[in-house]
Amino acid sequence: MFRFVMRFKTRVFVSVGVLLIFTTLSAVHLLKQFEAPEDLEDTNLGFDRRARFGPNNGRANTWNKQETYLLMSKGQISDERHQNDSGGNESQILKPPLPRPRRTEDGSKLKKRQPAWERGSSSKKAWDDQEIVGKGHPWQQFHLDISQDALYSEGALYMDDLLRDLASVRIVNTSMFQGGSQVKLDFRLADGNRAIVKPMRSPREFVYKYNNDEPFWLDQERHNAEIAAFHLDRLLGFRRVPPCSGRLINLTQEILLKSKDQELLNTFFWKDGNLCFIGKCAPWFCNEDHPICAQGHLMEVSMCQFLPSFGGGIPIFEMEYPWSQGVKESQVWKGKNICVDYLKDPVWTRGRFLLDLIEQGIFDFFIRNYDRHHFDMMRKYKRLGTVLFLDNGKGFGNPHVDDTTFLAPIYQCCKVRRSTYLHLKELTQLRLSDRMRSSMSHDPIAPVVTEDHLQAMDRRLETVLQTIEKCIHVHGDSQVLVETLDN
Ligand SMILES: Nc1ncnc2c1ncn2[C@@H]1O[C@H](COP(=O)(O)OP(=O)(O)OP(=O)(O)O)[C@@H](O)[C@H]1O
Ligand SMILES: [Mn+2]
Repeated sequence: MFRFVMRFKTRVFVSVGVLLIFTTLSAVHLLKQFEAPEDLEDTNLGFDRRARFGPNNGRANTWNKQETYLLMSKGQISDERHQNDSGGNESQILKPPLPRPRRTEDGSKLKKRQPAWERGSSSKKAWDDQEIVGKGHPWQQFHLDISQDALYSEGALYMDDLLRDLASVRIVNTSMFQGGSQVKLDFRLADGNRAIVKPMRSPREFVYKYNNDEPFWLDQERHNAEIAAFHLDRLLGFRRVPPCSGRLINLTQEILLKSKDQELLNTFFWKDGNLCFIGKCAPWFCNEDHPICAQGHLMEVSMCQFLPSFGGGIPIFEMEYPWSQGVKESQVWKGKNICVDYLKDPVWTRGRFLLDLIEQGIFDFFIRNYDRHHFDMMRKYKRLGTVLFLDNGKGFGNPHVDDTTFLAPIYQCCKVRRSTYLHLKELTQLRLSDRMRSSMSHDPIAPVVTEDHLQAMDRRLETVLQTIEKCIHVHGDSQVLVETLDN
């Protein structure tokens, strides 16, 4: 009897104990949902949650082409980014101010949220192996010259040498560059330098229209756009695009016979006497319908300077760009002035990046870049560094049509750096098209863009200035032309 009572008591204790543990866990779980985030800015700005460099990058095996096209035409996915967005089709900006419980990609809950500039910093060993170990080479001087305010200093003396080296130093190894949706190669040069390489895919004269037949997500990147973007950015005085040079490579000698990347080599084939490859990237770009072909053995490529990681990990972090031209994202800002709220919010007005984003809008209007869904900043400087203009391959597609909606950050915020406005005005004195032509004239693949694109630069400069001046007319010079948004 005594034993029976004891067993009964133990069972009651155990049951009550288990019940208590469950109740506590549920309470903690509920409380956590409303817990304030460590990095408030992070939440409000809609920092990107996708692991862009995750192992899913090559998902060609599971791809069903028709399915992808069907989904895209229905607007369910518009490109790789949208397909991966964890938030479904709503914009991050529209999300309620209360933080949601965060989850990892496999659905389990994250313990502690790191700021965006720390996330993923140690996830890619490959980013660590080109660090500054001297200052003899132009690329090393470039790495040392990177600052919080710009990728390189005004009038950097090593720049011509750096561009020349990118175009001529012997290539010692090549492989696929993982990350992003389109084909990119990773070149190692004999001087220790490293470049991100985009191959030529269509002739300079090809005009991508951006209509129902030529939707923005199917636009293949242009190697020459990366080069022209570097020169334009330098002339506009931003210095936020990494140096890029053109180069003519021998695909057989410099990749087929040199690369150790078997996955890449497996995609090589000959077509009509030209050496071609497919590469590994998003399945709607890397397939038999989109071969990348040399002329015989020769192929034009863009060689863009790799950024240093400054001590390990991916050198940059990215955040969602509020004025993205994505089909769904643009619905948010095309119908309403989203900047009114940003200008009242210290999270947005603190520091430099809202003014940088306004300049990014100007830059993307010039190059007509529909691919700016995110913006990049250097991990080293956290929120204090300049916004970078990386990935300009979809720019310079159509020189005949100007899309003023790229200027939404200007006409919605009606703020622009005074120094930028004055610099743009100065550029009208000596024609921007002439400066661009002359700046790019030494490139090995000059003429880098067609005359129509150069003429578009002059026309678009006028439109940018008119847009700023309209703001000045309404709000007054001192309200519009500012150097900082902090009060
Ligand atoms: N010069 C650089 N140095 C270091 N990393 C870079 C550089 N340029 C780009 N990256 C990184 O590589 C990623 C992929 O490059 P990029 O955006 O040009 O590729 P993409 O295929 O055009 O991408 P997407 O599909 O997003 O348009 C960038 O998001 C950035 O993180
Ligand atoms: Mn791109």
